[in-house]
Amino acid sequence: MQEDNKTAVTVIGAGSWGTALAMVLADNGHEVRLWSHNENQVNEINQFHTNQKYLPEIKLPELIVSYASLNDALIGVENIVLAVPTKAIREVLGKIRAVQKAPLTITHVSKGIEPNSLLRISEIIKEEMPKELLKDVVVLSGPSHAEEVSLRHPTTVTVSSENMEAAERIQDLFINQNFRVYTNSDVIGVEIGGALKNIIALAAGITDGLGYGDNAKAALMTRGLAEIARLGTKMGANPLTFSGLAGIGDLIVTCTSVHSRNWKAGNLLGKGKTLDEVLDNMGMVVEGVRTTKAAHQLAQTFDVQMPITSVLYNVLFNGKNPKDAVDVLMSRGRTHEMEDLVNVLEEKSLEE
Ligand SMILES: NC(=O)C1=CN([C@@H]2O[C@H](COP(=O)(O)OP(=O)(O)OC[C@H]3O[C@@H](n4cnc5c(N)ncnc54)[C@H](OP(=O)(O)O)[C@@H]3O)[C@@H](O)[C@H]2O)C=CC1
Ligand SMILES: O=C(CO)COP(=O)(O)O
Repeated sequence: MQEDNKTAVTVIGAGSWGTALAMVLADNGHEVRLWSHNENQVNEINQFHTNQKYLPEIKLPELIVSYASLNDALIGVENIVLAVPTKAIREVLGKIRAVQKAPLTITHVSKGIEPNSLLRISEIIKEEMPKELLKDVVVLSGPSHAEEVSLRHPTTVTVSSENMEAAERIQDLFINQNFRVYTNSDVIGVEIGGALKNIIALAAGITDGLGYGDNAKAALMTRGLAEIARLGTKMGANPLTFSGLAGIGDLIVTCTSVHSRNWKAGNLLGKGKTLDEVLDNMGMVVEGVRTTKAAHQLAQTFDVQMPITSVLYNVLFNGKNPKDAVDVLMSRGRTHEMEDLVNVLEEKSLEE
């Protein structure tokens, strides 16, 4: 145990986000153990204090020590930050389960939904971790590109948990002058907002790639948020969460930033590349692709209209031409802007 409120925190995954969050924790004086499954990367971080593949040009604080052994990285630690892509979450939790002996607070920062099971990440964590190894689950989300966090540019995020005392502990762990952390008690809304904005960012990249302008992008962002809110509210989220950091905040940053991998992938699709060509050249995770599959399934399960998700699904998985997909959206039958969400809210209040 260390002095005051300083503690040891293990960050699992030394990609761009895990590394940037490790920097925030180190700036706050915590002992940061950054676990990677890549031994060369571990050596690079410990020897040169750099992570050239994911955050080139950034000097890492020396309080960050990288580990190749998960067992060593977890000894005596109560808090871990899970920062791997959604599709790696179960595998990594299996490895943690195999070596861990005491209960952990797991803060996850991944923005995805698992296709087929349709589980959110906090639900996967609860499924994979035995009760005796799991103290609390927290999600940290919001408009936060790793590239800017690593430059210590002002950033705001939100943390959410079923146990608000745990959310507040994680808020205290991360908050500093450059990285402002809010709390929100709506875990479903925070997870759904963070995951589904990647679908809309892919679509926004496509319209930019097609050479359409700001009107098209604003339309996608606004109508995209409407369908995210419709689904999220039906799944049990608080509709207000979608006007917060994990909703509109993250949607804005991902649809408009040069850093967004989802926007970049969409942009290349709009310019005529195939999905395989795009993903082969990205080198980092593009969560929106799998999340589109999951959201398409969720829309059917919850009987919610999600026209943007539906046409994007056809572009990604059924070879639909992106320009034709935009035409499909523009030639839909007339509708009221707010009616669907109002109907969902009315249905919910009748159920209560
Ligand atoms: N980058 C960002 O700005 C932000 C990202 N996020 C979210 O954080 C999550 C992680 O993203 P990000 O860091 O950007 O992704 P990156 O692609 O930058 O890095 C992913 C990291 O996870 C590692 N990894 C992948 N699969 C496994 C596995 N099976 N076992 C162990 N390690 C694995 C990768 O290792 P290797 O190098 O060997 O592939 C790499 O270190 C995503 O859900 C993303 O949406 C959220 C907010 C901001
Ligand atoms: O979630 C992010 C910013 O908040 C990162 O988005 P990308 O994965 O599209 O880069």
